[in-house]
Amino acid sequence: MVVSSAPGKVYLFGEHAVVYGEPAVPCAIERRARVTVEERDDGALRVHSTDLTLDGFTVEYDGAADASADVDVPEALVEAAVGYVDAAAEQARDAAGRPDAGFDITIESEIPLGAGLGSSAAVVVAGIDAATRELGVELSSREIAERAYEVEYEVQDGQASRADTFCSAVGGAVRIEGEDCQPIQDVPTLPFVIGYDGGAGDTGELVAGVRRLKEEYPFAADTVETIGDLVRQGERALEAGDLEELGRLMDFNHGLLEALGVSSRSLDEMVWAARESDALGAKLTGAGGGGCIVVLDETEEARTALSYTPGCAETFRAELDTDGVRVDQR
Ligand SMILES: Nc1ncnc2c1ncn2[C@@H]1O[C@H](COP(=O)(O)OP(=O)(O)OP(=O)(O)O)[C@@H](O)[C@H]1O
Ligand SMILES: C[C@@](O)(CCO)CC(=O)[O-]
Ligand SMILES: [Mg+2]
Repeated sequence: MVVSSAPGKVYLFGEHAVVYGEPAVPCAIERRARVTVEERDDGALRVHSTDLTLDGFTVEYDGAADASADVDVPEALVEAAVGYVDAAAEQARDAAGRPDAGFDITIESEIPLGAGLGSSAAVVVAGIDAATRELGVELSSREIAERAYEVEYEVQDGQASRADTFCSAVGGAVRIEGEDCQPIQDVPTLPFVIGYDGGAGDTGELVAGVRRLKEEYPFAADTVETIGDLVRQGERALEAGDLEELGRLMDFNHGLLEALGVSSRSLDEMVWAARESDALGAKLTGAGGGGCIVVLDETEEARTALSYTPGCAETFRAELDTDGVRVDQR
């Protein structure tokens, strides 16, 4: 039996545009998905997943063909979960040259689902690590990142960047531009606050929406390029440790994402509550549509303001996690 864990992430800058080759800077946060894998002799796949929603319940299924939950869970959710875990198991079988290997997989995640904190990437990265180790193969974090990207690419219908999976695999703050994935050294302390509306967005659908907009309107394509320019400026601010400039650029980035149609009323309400509390900056994180915003604030004021915002279900601080994927137990 092997237990591996991998962190979720927030985007300082650059989600969506990164899918089209612009740079992005995601940062791993200390909220992890923990995946326990034990090989089975009969070749079957059984997945036991706790906290598929905030309330926490359990879904079990044997392989993709007859996926069914032991409680009343929306079928689409079970199918999506099967998709990610199935593909991760397949990557592990391929890496170990064991096409018939079966697994018992248990997922425990502290990362809300579909909320922009990279739950899918963390589950897939930790799952591939634990399953390959269980089969006696040790992959580098870069190899795990690449295989996890293949999974996201497949499940998101051929529209994914390497950002979430690389960030989750290596930890810390990273820079992604196309196939080029690099850790960023000497990152200043980033006082992240998360606002969570309790909802979720469908990453695949939101990415497809931006693609359509970009194809229809040249100025939407320009907006994507502008996000790239903003990220490059943001990298200079990060290097200089200029938190005020980082905050201003986060505000700007949110405006551009809003223009691309991936924000929502509750995300905007939380962003405005944070801005009015004099936070350094605030933006949605991840695919959008609902879920989380990330705020830069050294004081407690943004958290207080968010806790009084009707659209906000939960708010918490998020520390940068310098650890990527790791073995927790074997
Ligand atoms: N604890 C879990 N157990 C099983 N599957 C999970 C779990 N957490 C996430 N997943 C899978 O990941 C999917 C959510 O991924 P999605 O990419 O839509 O959102 P996200 O990764 O949380 O946010 P984003 O990609 O915007 O950062 C779920 O539908 C499910 O298939
Ligand atoms: C929206 C997106 O840029 C980030 C989702 O967390 C999609 C991706 O990079 O694959
Ligand atoms: Mg995801």
